[in-house]
Amino acid sequence: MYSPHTSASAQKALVLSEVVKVHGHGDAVVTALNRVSLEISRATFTAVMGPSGSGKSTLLNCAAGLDQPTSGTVVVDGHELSGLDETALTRLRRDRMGFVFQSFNLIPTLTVAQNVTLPFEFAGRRPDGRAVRALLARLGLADRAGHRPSELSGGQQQRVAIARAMLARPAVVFADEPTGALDTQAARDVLDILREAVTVSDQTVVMVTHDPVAASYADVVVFFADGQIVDTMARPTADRVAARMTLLSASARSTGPVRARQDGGIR
Ligand SMILES: Nc1ncnc2c1ncn2[C@@H]1O[C@H](COP(=O)(O)OP(=O)(O)OP(=O)(O)O)[C@@H](O)[C@H]1O
Repeated sequence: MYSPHTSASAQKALVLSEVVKVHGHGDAVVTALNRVSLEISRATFTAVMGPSGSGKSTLLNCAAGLDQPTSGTVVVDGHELSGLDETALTRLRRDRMGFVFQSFNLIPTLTVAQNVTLPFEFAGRRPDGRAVRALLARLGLADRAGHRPSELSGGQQQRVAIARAMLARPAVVFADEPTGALDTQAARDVLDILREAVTVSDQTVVMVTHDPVAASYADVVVFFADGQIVDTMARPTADRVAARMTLLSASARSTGPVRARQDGGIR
């Protein structure tokens, strides 16, 4: 069983300390995260932005325990991930974390309601039918519970994925490009739902995005370049985020990703 961390980091939703992640072997090694430290308070919405290949998805995967850092520590909802065995990590992910991806990852043969309750079925738990109906209604899916994913629009499918992520009332929701495959209105609906999870339900959202408008829904934007945090922006607007990204992308094109040497150094 996982047990809570007692230090100050227990007060935070997510704490990364000096996290390094090296991908690959031999000549192909890439340092995707280069000593990243980050603290995210509870009930906040953080957007993670940066040029392609800057390490955003690697950050999300390490933060959510889907991938293991090469070194450094990750504490989620007061639990240090490296101290957990596989069973405890699975339980922590299931009970305290939610995941939303660009590709909705729904099971095509299951109905909306079955997709939403699938994590509960896997865990051998009985979902509360009333809670499922209330959640579907809140996400505008009340009349879609018996439909299959192929009978829904992209925006509706993503809302089903969000319902699946939210049913267990996770402390932290990790979203990787959740609006990447959606049109403008569907994207806004999804962002409103994520915003509401923070404002109304005190959940914490960490979202990777390429879209300055999506980032403007966040409380704070964390900018990545070459596997490092290079800037943060509080109370972002789409215009300010876009301007910052233009500068970052120009400098990323001139430097490229960080490559680790065989001896572990950085060049
Ligand atoms: N499994 C892997 N094996 C080897 N290299 C990897 C692996 N995953 C990621 N990388 C490399 O690590 C770096 C960071 O990748 P990551 O996917 O985290 O970037 P990103 O900022 O999310 O990019 P994008 O915006 O294009 O999705 C890139 O140089 C990428 O090629």
